Amino acid sequence: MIIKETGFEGLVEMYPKIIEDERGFFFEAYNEEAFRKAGIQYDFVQDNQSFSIKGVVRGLHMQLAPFSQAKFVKVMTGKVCDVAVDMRPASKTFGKVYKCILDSKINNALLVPEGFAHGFSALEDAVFYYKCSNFYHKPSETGIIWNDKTLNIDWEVENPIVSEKDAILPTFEEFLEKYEIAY
Ligand SMILES: Cc1cn([C@H]2C[C@H](O)[C@@H](COP(=O)(O)OP(=O)(O)O[C@H]3O[C@H](C)C(=O)[C@H](O)[C@H]3O)O2)c(=O)[nH]c1=O
Repeated sequence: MIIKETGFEGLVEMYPKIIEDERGFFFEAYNEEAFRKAGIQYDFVQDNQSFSIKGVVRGLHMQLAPFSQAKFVKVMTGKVCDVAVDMRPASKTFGKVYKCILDSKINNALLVPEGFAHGFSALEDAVFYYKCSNFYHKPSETGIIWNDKTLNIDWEVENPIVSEKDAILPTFEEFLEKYEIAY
């Protein structure tokens, strides 16, 4: 497994060691010991899977403490533009956006720490699969609207398909005001 730092504390891209033979290929999609040796220690308690047709944007979502979730995210099929926004007030990269392409052709993954707002756009029809370090807790769910002017994220899709719930998420500024975060 190759780990690539991103410049955001705790946010790392991961590239598994893929073993190919005449049948196809094999790789360890998750290994707690390998993660621990890499300094990544989460007790993942819930795995989620979603399917998105090309052009969908899901997010930006996060759960507030004490239900905040670290996520280990990847695609099983297809390709997405994955986005993580650092919403940790004490972080030197607070309010900064990190984007990376997750592609089932190379099986890369992203470890998103607690305190990040997370979303993705489906660049192709895609099955998205991720491990969470805390259970789903709807009352603590929040997020930021996908087309927020301050974050100004290029999702790399035209006229995205967005859920009714996501279409009314707060802006970045409204989020700061709602949760009394100085910026
Ligand atoms: C997240 C979640 C949702 N649900 C139910 C709630 C709704 O009835 C349905 C769809 O939920 P939602 O529209 O929030 O699903 P996504 O838009 O894919 O949300 C996820 O997508 C972005 C990219 C994330 O990073 C979050 O982990 C997660 O919020 O599944 C559950 O039953 N359990 C869960 O853990």
